[in-house]
Amino acid sequence: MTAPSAVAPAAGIDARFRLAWSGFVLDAALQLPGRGVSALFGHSGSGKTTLLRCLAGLERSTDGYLAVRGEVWQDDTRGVFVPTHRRPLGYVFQEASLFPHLSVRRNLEFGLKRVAAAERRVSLDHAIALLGIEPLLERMPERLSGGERQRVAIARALATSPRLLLMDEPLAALDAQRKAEILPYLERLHGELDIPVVYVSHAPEEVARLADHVVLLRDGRVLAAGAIEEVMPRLDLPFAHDEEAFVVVDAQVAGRDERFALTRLEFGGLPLWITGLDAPLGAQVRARVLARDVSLALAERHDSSILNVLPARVVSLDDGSPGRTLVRLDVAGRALLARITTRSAVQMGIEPGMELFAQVKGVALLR
Ligand SMILES: Nc1ncnc2c1ncn2[C@@H]1O[C@H](COP(=O)(O)OP(=O)(O)OP(=O)(O)O)[C@@H](O)[C@H]1O
Repeated sequence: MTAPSAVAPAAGIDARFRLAWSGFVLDAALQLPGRGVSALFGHSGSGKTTLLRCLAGLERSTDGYLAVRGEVWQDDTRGVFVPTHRRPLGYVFQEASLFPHLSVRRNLEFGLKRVAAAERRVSLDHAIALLGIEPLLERMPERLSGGERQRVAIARALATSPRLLLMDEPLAALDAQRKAEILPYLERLHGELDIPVVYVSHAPEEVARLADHVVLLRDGRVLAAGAIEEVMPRLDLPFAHDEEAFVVVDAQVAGRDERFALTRLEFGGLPLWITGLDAPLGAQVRARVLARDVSLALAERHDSSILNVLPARVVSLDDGSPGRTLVRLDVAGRALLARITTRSAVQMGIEPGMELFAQVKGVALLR
């Protein structure tokens, strides 16, 4: 099942910020897990960067509070405000800001100076290895590609042994190929480091791949927050009605069909076939299923080209946009979304509680 969305404050990040500018008010309370990646997600202007800057102490909110794994960095009721340069945090921006006159190695070492030896929990070597930048150490920043520069910036942030890593759209300035190159490194951080990451993004595919926890912002307020498996299928939230609406399914690699180059994942005892043979047997993986790739059938059919036909129960449905109906399904205890035409929903008599079959046309393996 999904991870609990309520987080004990001492173990996680507990924050509350209020800030009023002309035309924009941020009023947000957050409880984030102390591990893994929390994505701040929302439209342009919803306040993602402002919230991240409040976490860094770069914006001074009124009546603010911030505790990171039990350490209080801000508590305006007690006059506590740890300035940014005294907070053990790493901040990665959209564009890497490396010192142009220093080599990659010197850039990395520069960041280390302000970290006392006793505070070093991530060694420079470990950060270099995690981001795969050994071959770049003697280069000057001007001779790095955008993706390489960003990997150096992330390694530099990590090498300061932060207790919190803040990332503001770190892939936004990169083209699709560079993004694809860097994503595996971000996933490694996730698996290998015990540092909470707050990651701003408005790209659904990044959120699907990296996030464990999602905070959906709208107009400076938290519209919803929780484990990604819980938030994404919620029909009352705008995202479920987006063209790219998806759910993630955590599954295990359970078998292969070498002849047809297929891999069998298993979740809740059900098989889910994906094309390709890349994932090692036994691995825990995350798959993404788009709402538009799921159709419904009243009987289990084997006369179509669709490989994945799963028994499902209708949980709820919603007419999000004219002519379209979004159906939330329970499939072996996991949520799936199906987007079908309203005409089909009416003709099939779809209603909550109904048992039927979900035909899953496409499954993407994310990690
Ligand atoms: N220093 C400032 N003074 C006044 N208003 C500001 C300031 N910085 C940002 N804003 C406004 O606050 C709102 C939230 O901005 P913010 O950059 O946090 O949004 P965002 O969700 O990160 O957007 P994007 O995805 O476009 O980066 C916007 O309306 C912006 O114009």
